[in-house]
Amino acid sequence: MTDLTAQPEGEFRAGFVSFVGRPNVGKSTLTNALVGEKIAITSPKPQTTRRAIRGIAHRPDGQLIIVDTPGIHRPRTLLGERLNALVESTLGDVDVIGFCVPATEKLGPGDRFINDRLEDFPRAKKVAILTKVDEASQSEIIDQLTRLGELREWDAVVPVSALTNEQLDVLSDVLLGLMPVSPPLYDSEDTTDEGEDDRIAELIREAALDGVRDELPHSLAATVDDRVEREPNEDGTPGLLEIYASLYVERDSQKGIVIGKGGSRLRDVGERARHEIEALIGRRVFLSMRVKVLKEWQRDPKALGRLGF
Ligand SMILES: Nc1nc2c(ncn2[C@@H]2O[C@H](COP(=O)(O)OP(=O)(O)OP(=O)(O)O)[C@@H](O)[C@H]2O)c(=O)[nH]1
Repeated sequence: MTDLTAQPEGEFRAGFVSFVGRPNVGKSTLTNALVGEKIAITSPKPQTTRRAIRGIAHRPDGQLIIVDTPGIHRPRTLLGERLNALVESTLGDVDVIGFCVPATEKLGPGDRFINDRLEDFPRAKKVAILTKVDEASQSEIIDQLTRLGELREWDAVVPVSALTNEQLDVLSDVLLGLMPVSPPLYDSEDTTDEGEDDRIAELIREAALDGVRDELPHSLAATVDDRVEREPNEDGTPGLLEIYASLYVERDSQKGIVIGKGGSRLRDVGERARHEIEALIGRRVFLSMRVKVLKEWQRDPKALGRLGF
């Protein structure tokens, strides 16, 4: 007998997408907006994303697994080289590459450099994403779409704003449509497969980045070194979670800047990071941070290993 209430079976799709583009074009913000939870750190400082973070957008008809890369750029340090190697291995593996260009700036040599590199990844479908359309006029958007169309035959071109949520549903429809038919690759509760300590370390680094200038942003790294559970409260609710973290800089002079006069800046950073961490893990936290100098860690293979690169 046929069950007349059964829906026709839709095809479930699942696969990997990576957003590439110049620093600061809005890749992390877009990842967060699609996933709907704060996963990748965002910051107005260029090149602050260092890890291939996966955010997973779950929909009834599929899963988009977003691999956030540090961005393609010309390497200047060992860290730079490793980041580029990471980008290569990531992009060699994804189903779709989303090339992000802001609607507010003309296409430049940086965009063309990245667009040319996309040739190295023939397996991936390629989608052009025009970001930050909330800041651009209609004619700027149209001009930019025309120029993007001249770069190559895209599988799709989608204008979006991650800030005002414009066209994000269209983008996820388009991306999902380009994914292979596949069973779910992750549990529906998962929004990322990054360890919680890594996410906490990123929140600390993000708080420490706020307001620092020049080369210091690239010299900052954070690790979570230890967690200690305090006794439960008398009413049976969980006690504070103690988190012991380190903030690394490359020079003594930077240590002074990070700590601030009489420790004032570090206290501020700790306060802000603690709020974010509490929001992430849903419980009260005691955060202890120490600032350490790890000389030239961006060029030192051993130090890079210790920091998890
Ligand atoms: N107006 C507007 N601003 C945006 C939008 N998306 C991102 N931004 C801003 O652009 C800046 C950079 O955004 P990110 O998401 O950190 O950019 P990114 O490409 O990940 O940067 P890197 O990590 O340096 O590669 C931040 O200040 C964001 O708030 C958007 O849709 N509209």
